Amino acid sequence: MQTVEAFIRGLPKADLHMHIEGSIEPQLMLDLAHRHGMRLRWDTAEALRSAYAFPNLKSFLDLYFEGCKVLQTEQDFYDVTRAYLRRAHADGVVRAEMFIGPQSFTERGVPMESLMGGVLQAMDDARRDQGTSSGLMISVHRHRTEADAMAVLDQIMPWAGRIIGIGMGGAEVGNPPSNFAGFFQAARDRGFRITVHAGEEGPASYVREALELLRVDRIDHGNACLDDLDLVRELAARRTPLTVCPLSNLRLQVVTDLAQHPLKAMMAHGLHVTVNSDDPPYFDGYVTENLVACQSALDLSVPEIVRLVRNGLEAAWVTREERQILLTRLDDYLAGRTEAQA
Ligand SMILES: Nc1ncnc2[nH]cnc12
Ligand SMILES: [Zn+2]
Repeated sequence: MQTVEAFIRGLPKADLHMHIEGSIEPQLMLDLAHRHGMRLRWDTAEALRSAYAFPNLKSFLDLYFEGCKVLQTEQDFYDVTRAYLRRAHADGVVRAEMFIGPQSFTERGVPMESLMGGVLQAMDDARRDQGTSSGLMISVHRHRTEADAMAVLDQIMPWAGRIIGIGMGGAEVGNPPSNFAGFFQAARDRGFRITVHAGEEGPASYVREALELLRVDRIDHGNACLDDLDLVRELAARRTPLTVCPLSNLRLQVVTDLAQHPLKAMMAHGLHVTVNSDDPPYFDGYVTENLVACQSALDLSVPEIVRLVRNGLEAAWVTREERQILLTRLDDYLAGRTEAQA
């Protein structure tokens, strides 16, 4: 008899919301620091991991931005991206959509060429060596200015053909999406899809602004939308995907207990909910661990788990043909399981 965890790990899944700079495993963080002759505040992977206790988003972001300092060269960006894609493949991820926020690096003089070169090479190698499909999203920081974001948009244009979308993260409260209306209009004018972190710590009105003012294609997190039932109906009618990250929400105290997580309520409202990892080592879980933890805390049924995984594949920013291939892989996996049980 297969365990729920093995069943979930084997499901062909998407991870549509993760941050490359948030995926540095502690040992890699130490190795990269050593590569550059830097001394971290922690000497061992265990000591570093034990620092991953956060009262809120701000305290996490402080450590996350500190961790960004070890990423300096093209090789570093290659190594962290390749390591995540290897780990995700072992986790059953067949499609990964990854954010990187260039401002953390370019402000310290890291050339955009190093960042893009390393990340794109790792994506190409993961496709060739393990068949993982991946897409790159450029994320801007909402706690910086709209003019700073505009500069990023100009800097990335040489790689526009390799970028599937533009996002926004960082400290949410006090930095509403409306501050970036001009930026996202410019991104859409240049042909990019857009997705914005909203309703993680911020209110439902931020989700509404993202939807109505920025006209996003997806919402990252979106938890707070449940406070506005008109908005929920609008999101459901438009089938706007929400890339929910349950273990992130738990570790950042957005929810105090996974049993209180709104995931199931979101599904009951007909929202297009997907489950994703966000910053896996910091929150102690890749996509499989997120689904396993939700299954047990929220008593999710097998059809509910399959629905979440199917939602993720459907919400991926791929061609119609590739989406069909991904969904067929899921159907084949499920058919194989049924046969094995018969
Ligand atoms: N959970 C999160 N919220 C906002 N910005 C982020 N950047 C990385 N993870 C994030
Ligand atoms: Zn995120």
